[in-house]
Amino acid sequence: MLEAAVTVEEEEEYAEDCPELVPIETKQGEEEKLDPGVRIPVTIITGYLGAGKTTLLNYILTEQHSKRIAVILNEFGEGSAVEKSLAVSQDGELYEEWLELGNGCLCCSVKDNGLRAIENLMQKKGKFDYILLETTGLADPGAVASIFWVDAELGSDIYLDGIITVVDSKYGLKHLTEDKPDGFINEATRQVALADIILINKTDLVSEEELNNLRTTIRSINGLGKILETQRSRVDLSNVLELHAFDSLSGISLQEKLQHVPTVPHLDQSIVTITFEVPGNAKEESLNIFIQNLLWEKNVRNKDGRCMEVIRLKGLVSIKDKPKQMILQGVHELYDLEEMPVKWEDAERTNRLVLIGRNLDKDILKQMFIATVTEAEKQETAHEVHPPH
Ligand SMILES: Nc1nc2c(ncn2[C@@H]2O[C@H](COP(=O)(O)OP(=O)(O)OP(=O)(O)O)[C@@H](O)[C@H]2O)c(=O)[nH]1
Ligand SMILES: [Zn+2]
Repeated sequence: MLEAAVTVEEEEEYAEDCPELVPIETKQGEEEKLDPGVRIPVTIITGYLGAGKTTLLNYILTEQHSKRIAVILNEFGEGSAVEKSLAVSQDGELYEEWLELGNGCLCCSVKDNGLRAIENLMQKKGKFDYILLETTGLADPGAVASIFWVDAELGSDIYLDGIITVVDSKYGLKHLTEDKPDGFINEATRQVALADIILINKTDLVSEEELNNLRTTIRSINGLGKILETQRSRVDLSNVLELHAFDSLSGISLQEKLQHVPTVPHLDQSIVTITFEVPGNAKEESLNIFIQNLLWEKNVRNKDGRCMEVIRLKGLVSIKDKPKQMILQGVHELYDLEEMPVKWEDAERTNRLVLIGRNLDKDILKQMFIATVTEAEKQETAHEVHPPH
């Protein structure tokens, strides 16, 4: 059953059944790492103009009374704006804070400023429990996400929880299929490609057939995200908040998910999801080079000589000499390799990658991975016969 191509509906059902988290047996001393502690989640809400982002934001604020939620309505990382507003919701009241972000120091990036502004505000106002950030409709949420995706080691109070993309049922398909001049990726497609959760909103405005077309198109772009259908952005909050989509806490459900990325026809989309599996161990250094060539150098080409462009990447990899499973995450130009609290059984050591992006050629990527990243079987045998002194 697992090998069969899964239809979108079946996959949806499966995703619904699939628990987000299952208890993990931990040894002593590992508890701390599993517990995100006091770090505050940031959920990014993106989507094309008028899709229903603010409606979702307001819905969350009215539904969720137990949390102190900060709302960032404007976008960090855009231009050289000196002031940004930060709205804070408490007891159903929404009030707005203006933040001075510019400090005239060129060496401080917007990234540091955005984070520091929030941290300063928390110092003044006391901690929030949650941060919701609505991007502008034309934003590249990848850039925004990379501001908030910070290494735990850097000691930030904040972590990136997930990206929600709201899609308008009526105009979504038009936006997603719009061609951009000079090979630019259209914003709507990029937003869908990045999403952990895709809300197909305003379903009251379309027929079942239109909805099916839109769903199929979205699935062909992003094979990994969870698709939900809504009216007035009303959604069960457990489906959109505290997802841990960017850290190892999502590891267990990720493993399940990666095994069941549905095979859907690629339609005419320039952005697609591809997935491949290569058994064995990866060499960490070679894996880094492989990822960096894709995300940073952007020098990997497809059969037509076009550069592959990765927008989002997830994987579960087996690194040589590491007993535990590693989770690989990438967004925009950032990536991270993090240890999971799960050990490999030797027989099952394998690497499973899912890449969402443009001009991706599965065969080329898989061959490259086999040739450069995985440890050659022969070498291993040779080492066993003649161990180095
Ligand atoms: N018919 C219908 N209208 C909706 C639905 N959800 C939201 N709307 C309306 O769509 C319009 C746009 O909604 P917003 O939530 O402001 O959309 P947005 O994505 O925040 O828009 P921008 O910030 O301008 O990009 C508003 O008039 C909403 O009332 C829905 O499910 N059905
Ligand atoms: Zn809005």
